[in-house]
Amino acid sequence: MHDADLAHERDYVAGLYARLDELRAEKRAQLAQVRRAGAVGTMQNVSERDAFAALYEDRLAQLDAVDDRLVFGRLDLDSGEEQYIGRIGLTTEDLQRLMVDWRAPEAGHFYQATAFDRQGVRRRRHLILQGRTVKAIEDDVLDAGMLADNDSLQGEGALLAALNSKRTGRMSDIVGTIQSEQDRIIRSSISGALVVQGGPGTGKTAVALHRAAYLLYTHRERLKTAGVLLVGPSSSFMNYIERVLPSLGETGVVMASVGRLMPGITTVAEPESDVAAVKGRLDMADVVANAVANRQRTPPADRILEVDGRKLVLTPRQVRRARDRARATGKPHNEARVSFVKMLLRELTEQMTELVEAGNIGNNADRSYLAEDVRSARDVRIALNLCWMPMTPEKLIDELLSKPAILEACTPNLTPAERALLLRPAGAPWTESDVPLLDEAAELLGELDAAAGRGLAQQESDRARDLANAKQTLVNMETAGVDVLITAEELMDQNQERETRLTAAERATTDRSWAFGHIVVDEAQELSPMQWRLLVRRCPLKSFTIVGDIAQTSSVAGANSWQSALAPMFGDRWQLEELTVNYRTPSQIAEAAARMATAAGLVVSAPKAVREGRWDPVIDRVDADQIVSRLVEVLPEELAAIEGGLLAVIADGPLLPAAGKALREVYGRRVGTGAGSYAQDIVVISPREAKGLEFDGVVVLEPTAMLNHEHGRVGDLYVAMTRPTQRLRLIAAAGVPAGIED
Ligand SMILES: Nc1ncnc2c1ncn2[C@@H]1O[C@H](COP(=O)(O)OP(=O)(O)OP(=O)(O)O)[C@@H](O)[C@H]1O
Repeated sequence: MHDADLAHERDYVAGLYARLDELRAEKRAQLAQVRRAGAVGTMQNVSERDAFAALYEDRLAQLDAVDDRLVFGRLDLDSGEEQYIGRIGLTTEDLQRLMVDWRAPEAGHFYQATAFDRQGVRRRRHLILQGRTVKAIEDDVLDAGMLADNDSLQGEGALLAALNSKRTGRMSDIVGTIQSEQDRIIRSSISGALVVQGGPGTGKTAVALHRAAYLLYTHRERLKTAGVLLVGPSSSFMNYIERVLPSLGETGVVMASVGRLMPGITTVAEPESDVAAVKGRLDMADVVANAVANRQRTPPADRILEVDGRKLVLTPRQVRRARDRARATGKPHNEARVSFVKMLLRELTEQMTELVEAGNIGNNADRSYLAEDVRSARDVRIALNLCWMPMTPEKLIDELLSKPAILEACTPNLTPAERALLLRPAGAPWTESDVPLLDEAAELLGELDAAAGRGLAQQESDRARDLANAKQTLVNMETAGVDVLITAEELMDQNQERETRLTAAERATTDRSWAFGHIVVDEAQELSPMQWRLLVRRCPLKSFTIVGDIAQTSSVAGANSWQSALAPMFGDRWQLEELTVNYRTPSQIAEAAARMATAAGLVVSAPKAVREGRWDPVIDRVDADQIVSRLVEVLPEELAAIEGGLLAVIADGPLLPAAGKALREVYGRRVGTGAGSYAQDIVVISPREAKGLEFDGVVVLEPTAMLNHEHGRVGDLYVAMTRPTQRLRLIAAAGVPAGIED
C-alpha cells in the first residue's frame, strides 16, 4: 500500500514539475518575443520594451527560484478534497488548482492541525523530495478512523531528517516542516509590535524570515510600496541568512545589519563595550541636540563687518532675534538657517543702504544691487557661518566626539569618566554605535540642500503620463504580435512596483528618511535604546516583529528585559509570544548550557530539546599553556565525529588569534577566521561573531574566561555552548564553570 501511495505521489509531483516547466517555457517565449519586437524597432521606445521584459523576467526568476523542494505537503480533508502545499501556487491552464502557496490561509492547516484540533484535516502528508523525485512520504493521521486502513504513519520523520542534516554554513528555509507554535507567529497580525522570545535554537531566525515572506504575500498591496526591512546583528549573520528569502520566492526585503542603517556610512564594531554602553543610552539624543544648538551661536560682542569699504555692525541682539525666529520655524538646523540668514541679510542691507544714502543725499538711484554686495561680502559670509554653521551629520558628530571643549559643553549630564569614554581622535572610523548618533544628527540637521519634495500635482501628472505610456505600450505590443493579457493599469502598477522594489532596496542605502511598512529585527536583545530610536524612525507605523532571547544578551548596551528595552519606544503596546522547543541542540548539550547559565545567575527560558544527541559534552582540563596544543591534538577526533560537517572553535581574547594561527599551520586554507569565513569547514570565531549561527561541532576554549571577562556576560558562554547541532567540547584551564563540572 505504501508503494502504491509513493507511486501516486511521484506521478502527481512529476505533473507539478511539468506544469512549472511549462510556465517557465511560456514566460521565456514571451520574453524572447518582447525582445525581438523591440529589436525591430516597433516599440515606442526602449524603456517600454524594458518594462515589459522586466515583467516577464520577474516571473521567470520567481519560477526558477522554487525548483528545489517545490512541493512538500498534502492535506486530505474531511470534504474528500486533496490539497498539495508548496512554495508557490500553481493551477492548470484552465485555472484548476494544482498546488496551494504555503502562505495562503488554507495552507495554515498544514502547519496547525493536530489530532485534538483537526481543523477539517484527516491526514497530513509530508513529501520528501530528492531532486524532482519523491523519495519518501510520511503521514500524520489525525482522524483515528483512517488508521485502520493505513500503515504508513511515520510521525516527525521529515522534521528529524531536516534537523540531522549537515550544516552548510548557510541557513536554509524550513517551509516544509514549520511547527504549529512557529506557524502561529509567522501568520499573526501585521499591526503593532510582536515580540518573539525564545531560547537558543527555537527557530527565532527561521520564524523571522518566514514571517517576512508571509507578510509580503498577504499584505502585498501595503508593503509593495513601502518594503520590509530585516535587521540583524552583524554582516556575517546577514551572509548566513541571505539565501533564505530568495528560496521562498521573495526578493523585496531589504536586509541590513545594525551598522549599515545610515546610508553612505560604513562601520566597524565598537571595540570597547563601555563606550557602546554610553553611546547607546537614550540621553545621547539630548547630547546630539545640544551639539546642534551649539552650532547656533551668538557673538559675545558687536562685530564689525567690512562691505565695499563701509563698516556694518552685527550685534549680539540682532543675532539672538534672528536665531529665535529661525528656531521658531521648527525646521531642522540646515533648513532653518535659510530664515536666519535671510533676516540678518535684510538688516545688514538696510544698514548698508542707509550708509550709502547718507553720502549721496538727494540721489534716489536704484540700490537693489546692495543686497547682493552684502550677501557676497567675505566678512558677512564668515560672520553668518560662525553664528549658524551649515553642518553635515558626519562633521557634527566627529567634532562632538573629538573636541573636548565641545564634548564638555554638550554633555552636562555625563560624568568626566563617561566623557573620557566618548572622546576619540578626529576622523576615527565610524563604529556601529555611532550610527544612531549620526542618524539623530541627520534628523535634527535636515538636508543641506533643502530642495522641496515633489508636490501632489506633480505626482498626479506623473501618474497620468505613466498611464498614457502604458496604454501606448500595449498598443505597440499588440501591433508587434505579442499576446497581451494585461491591462494598462496593471502594467503601470507592475512597473511602479518594480521601481519601488528596486528603490526600496536602493533607498535603504541612499535615503535615510525611507519609511518601511514593517521591520523585522533579529537578535533584538542586543539593541541599545538609541538603536531602537533609530529603528522606530524607520517605521513610524511601529509595525514590528522583534525576535530574540534576553538570556543571550552579550552587548553591555543591550537589554536585560523586553519591558525595559521596549517601554521607551512602544510603551506597553507590544505583544509577547514564546517559542519553547529547541530544534538545534541535542538535549544533553542544551541541558548542560542551561545548568551553567542558571548557576551563573542568568534567568534562561531553557527550551525543550527536540532530540537526543549521541554525545554528552566533552570537557578537557589542561594547564593554561596547553589550551591551544590540546585543541590541535583533539581536532581530528572532533572532525571525525561530525563526519565532514562544519566545526567552530569559539574563543575570546588572545586565545582567538592563537587558535587561528595554530590551526592554520595544520589545516591551511580549511581554516577561516572572522566574518565571512563560513564557507570553510573549520571556523575560529568569538562568541559575538557566533551569535545566531550554528555548526555541527563546537570547541569552546577557556569557558570561564567568557564568564569572567571584564565586560563579558554569561550570555557569551551560553551562546557559545548552544551553537552545536551534534557535539560540544570544552577545553578549560581556569576551572570548569559551575553547573557543568562533573
Ligand atoms: N520547524 C523547523 N523545521 C526544521 N528545522 C527547524 C525548524 N525550526 C527551527 N529549525 C532549525 O533549527 C535551527 C535553529 O533555528 P534558528 O537559528 O532560527 O534558531 P534561533 O532561535 O534563532 O537560535 P539562536 O537564538 O540560538 O540563534 C536551524 O537550523 C533551523 O533551520
